[in-house]
Amino acid sequence: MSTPEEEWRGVAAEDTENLTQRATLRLQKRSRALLGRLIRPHLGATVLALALVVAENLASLAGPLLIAAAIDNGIPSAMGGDATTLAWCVGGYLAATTGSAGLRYAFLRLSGRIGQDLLLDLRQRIFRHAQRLSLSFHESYTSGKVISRLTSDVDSLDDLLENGVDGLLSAALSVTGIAVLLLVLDAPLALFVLAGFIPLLLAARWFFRNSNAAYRNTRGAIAKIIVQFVETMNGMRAVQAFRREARNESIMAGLNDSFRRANHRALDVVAVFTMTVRLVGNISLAVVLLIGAWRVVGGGLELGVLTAFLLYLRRFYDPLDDMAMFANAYSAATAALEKISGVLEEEPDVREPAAPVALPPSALGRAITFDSVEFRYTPTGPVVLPEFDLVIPSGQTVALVGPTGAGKSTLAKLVARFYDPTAGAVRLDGVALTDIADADLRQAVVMVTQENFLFAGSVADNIALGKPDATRAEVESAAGAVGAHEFISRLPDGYDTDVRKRGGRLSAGQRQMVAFARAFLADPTVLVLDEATSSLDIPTERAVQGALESVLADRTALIIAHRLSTVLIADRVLVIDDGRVVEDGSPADLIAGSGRFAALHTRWRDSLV
Ligand SMILES: Nc1ncnc2c1ncn2[C@@H]1O[C@H](COP(=O)(O)OP(=O)(O)OP(=O)(O)O)[C@@H](O)[C@H]1O
Repeated sequence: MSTPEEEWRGVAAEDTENLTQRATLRLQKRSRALLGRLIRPHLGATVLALALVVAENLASLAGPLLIAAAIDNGIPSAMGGDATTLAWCVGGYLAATTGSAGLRYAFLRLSGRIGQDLLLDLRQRIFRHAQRLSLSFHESYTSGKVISRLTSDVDSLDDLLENGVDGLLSAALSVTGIAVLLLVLDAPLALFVLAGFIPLLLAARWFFRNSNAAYRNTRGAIAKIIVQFVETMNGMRAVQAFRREARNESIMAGLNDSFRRANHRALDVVAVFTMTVRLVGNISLAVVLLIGAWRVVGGGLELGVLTAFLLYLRRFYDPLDDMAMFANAYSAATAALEKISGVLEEEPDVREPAAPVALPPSALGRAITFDSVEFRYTPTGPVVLPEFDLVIPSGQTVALVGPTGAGKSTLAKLVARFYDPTAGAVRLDGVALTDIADADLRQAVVMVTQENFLFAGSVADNIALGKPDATRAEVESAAGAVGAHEFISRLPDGYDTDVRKRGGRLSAGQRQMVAFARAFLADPTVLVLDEATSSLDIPTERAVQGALESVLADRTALIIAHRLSTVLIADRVLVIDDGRVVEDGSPADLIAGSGRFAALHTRWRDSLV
């Protein structure tokens, strides 16, 4: 049986509403640990910021005391002709308020810097980690969720650091300081004020409970909006082609409405708390004024002390509003940290070996071996390859054919190590892919798919992706080798055309040519082509095929193609069905036989007539 530690690892708890107490504690511990790791490099600066905020609060607390001294001692002596005390009080007041403003400035600058450095670190950690995580994670987690971790969740932490922490510190310090001063100034009056804390503590308890739940809901609701938005934008072609706009709009309206309602509930909680704080504050003020005035009239209290008392009292309740702000920001940030730390806790399924094994030198491609490979995409999903054994000698070009869903792309992805087999091993020249360093593997195996993603930048940059230090001459010669030079030269800025700008947009076929040039320049020993020629028109495919034969000549290649003209250039054809090899031979031998490939070939030839 799995322990809660394993059960709630990574992002597993993200969509669970009612967590057990043990799981909640584990997630809180994980969030705190992340916060600790983020703060550690700024420990010295954080202590300095704390010292600044303490000094600022002390300086500003001195103000009313000095006013009290001015009223009770300074003014009477000035009336007697000696203005020294009054001058000291006024000078001291000016110094305290200016000092407090200066200290506030220093604190805000320092805390702002710490906060921004910390957020920068966090954003980079999330991005770096998300790039490291395996395809299997991204397939189930979706880019929308990663974006919401990187944007709205980091923003809520930003909010906490910018407003919340400052508010809490100042509030806690001034409330404690003022409570002490009130007790020193006049203990009986102070006790009346402190009695007001009982309803306040009850209100605070109610507030924390309710705002925590409310903010968890708002984080969940905003994440759903971002996920829906990103999915719609990514699938814009399908959205417009299938007229899904109205349906999407109503889904989005529902999500927006949930977000509005969640925020509304959170704000309601804040409103009730703020009102309670104000009410208690104003009632206390009225009570102190009444009792204080009565005692001043009776001669039991000096007017200056009562004035200071009332001034402190105003400041006593105002920071409690800030506490509400802190609690808001804190609840939102806790929910966000829980999610971010979950993503950071995920481990890549496909890991770089701790002690990599070097590949032997190769001249003519590399041998690929599937050694009793079993594979399923998810631990509970169906077995896609039950037990797959295959040896491809180095230098051989192998074509994989078979019905849709047979497992051809899966085999290709295993050779490129996008996934690891569930059992058995895939080897390159006898070395298990799991033992090869990432850099060596990426150099040895290059996969070209029909996706052909182009990064922002020029056409030349996109080709040079295969070999970042390539010269322009090398880029052009790679393009020439796959027959792409001509169309690239006709682009508005030739090789410097920006592929994301108008006029630089390439057609699907042109993108495939760029991808071929990229692979050619990378010069791998093993080339995997998964439907890589599917977007080319027939004449272009013919031209590419001519180039392909020379490109494939001195390397091992795995080709998946639906067009038989491409398959026929292979040395060997494997017919795959349901995760198994059902026919294996040279194209000529298979065509001469009476199997599936022969039937496929006959149908194809007939269609050409
Ligand atoms: N990312 C994935 N997650 C889960 N299952 C997957 C994934 N990709 C493929 N499959 C499943 O694995 C099986 C084999 O798929 P694969 O893509 O290898 O087939 P194929 O032979 O390449 O098909 P086609 O000719 O249509 O591209 C299918 O049943 C498919 O549903």
